[in-house]
Amino acid sequence: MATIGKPIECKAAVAWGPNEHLKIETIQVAPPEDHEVRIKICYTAVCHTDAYTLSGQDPEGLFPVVLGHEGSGIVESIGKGVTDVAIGDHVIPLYVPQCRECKFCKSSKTNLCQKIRVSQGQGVMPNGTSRFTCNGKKLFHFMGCSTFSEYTVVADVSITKINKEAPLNKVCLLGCGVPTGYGAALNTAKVEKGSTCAVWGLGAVGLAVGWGCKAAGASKIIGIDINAKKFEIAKKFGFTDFVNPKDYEKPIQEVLIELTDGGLDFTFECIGNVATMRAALESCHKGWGVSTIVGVAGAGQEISTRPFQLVTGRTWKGTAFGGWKSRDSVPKLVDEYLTKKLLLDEFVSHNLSFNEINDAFHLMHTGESIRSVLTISEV
Ligand SMILES: NC(=O)C1=CN([C@@H]2O[C@H](COP(=O)(O)OP(=O)(O)OC[C@H]3O[C@@H](n4cnc5c(N)ncnc54)[C@H](OP(=O)(O)O)[C@@H]3O)[C@@H](O)[C@H]2O)C=CC1
Ligand SMILES: N[C@@H](CCC(=O)N[C@@H](CSC=O)C(=O)NCC(=O)O)C(=O)O
Ligand SMILES: [Zn+2]
Ligand SMILES: [Zn+2]
Repeated sequence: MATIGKPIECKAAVAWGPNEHLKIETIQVAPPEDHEVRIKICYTAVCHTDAYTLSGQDPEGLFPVVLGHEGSGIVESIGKGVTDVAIGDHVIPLYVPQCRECKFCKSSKTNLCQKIRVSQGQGVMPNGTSRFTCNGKKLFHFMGCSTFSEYTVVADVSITKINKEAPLNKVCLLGCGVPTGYGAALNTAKVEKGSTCAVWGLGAVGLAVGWGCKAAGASKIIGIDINAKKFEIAKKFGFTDFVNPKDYEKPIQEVLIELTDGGLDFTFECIGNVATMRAALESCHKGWGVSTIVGVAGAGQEISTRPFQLVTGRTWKGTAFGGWKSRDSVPKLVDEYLTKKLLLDEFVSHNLSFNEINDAFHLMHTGESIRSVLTISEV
């Protein structure tokens, strides 16, 4: 291919500073170095975490940056030492890598590979440099993925090959929100058959938690949101009951404890708000209730509760990417989608062009979208 070993000039949506609209720019994407892969991005969705970092609330947020971490594409070229993917493979970039060598990868207790975590947080490739420039200025990478670009470069531990039969405009969602919610229920909380569950925040992540609770055989799945428009949509994902905190004058934990004979077996916070994290913990049943934090809170925010809540048997947990060991699990989740065990189409509320990327952020902030999928390049 004519581009192998050469820089590629292409379009990317650049975040020049916090709270600024993204600007579609012509950028240069350098060829992949050792153990790196250059990908033609075909589709990307927008996750709330992209908006969180753009808002300036992410302690690791760096600018100028190419955001985006829920994408799918095709391998354009590979650097030396890459063995697991080849040119032409259909792939999903992974913001939680899996090197299979570090202490974390070797442990069955976590999915949080640490091999490249430091450089990833610094917005650069594992060797400390960026592959992106715009008008001679270096751009930072984001979450090891940077999918808001026609071409991106990722580490070989941050990518997985998937079944070519899978539609790339749907399986891009397996880069973040859906596996996170689904795995929060199945892997992190380990929801039990017949149990009662409640989920705060009915965006893509919260809806995927609902689907995971249903898959685990929960008997009651309560959706909690201040946007009642989400309730009708949520029925498709297994939710059985709905509560809008705006309809009550007392704390929501009191309402839920009354409604559920003492509290829930499992609760999930999928908003990123420390007040709702506390409410989710305190809505758990005494003696055994487990609350899982999924939402990402802004810089400087801290959670609190009376220690008595834990002394009396409630457990507070958290999850990143739903606990999935990424390279092992994402191809299997693609297969679950192809065999109709896992929903994906139902999460896509809007299909937009790359030029409409700022509209995707607007639709998220106004509560109109679940997931907007942007077409970046034709397959
Ligand atoms: N731990 C992890 O690995 C991951 C974490 N995340 C985090 O998960 C969270 C959810 O992401 P995503 O689903 O994309 O976000 P969305 O913005 O799509 O969904 C959030 C939902 O919560 C609702 N909401 C907002 N405030 C409240 C409130 N006080 N009480 C009840 N509901 C409320 C919103 O309502 P409205 O419609 O009005 O906005 C919206 O429906 C984010 O914090 C994100 O950063 C995401 C992916 C992975
Ligand atoms: N950079 C933030 C933390 C952001 C964060 O918690 N990210 C989640 C994924 S959110 C996806 O949409 C995560 O997996 N974190 C694990 C990790 O290692 O980053 C901060 O500095 O607080
Ligand atoms: Zn995300
Ligand atoms: Zn590792």
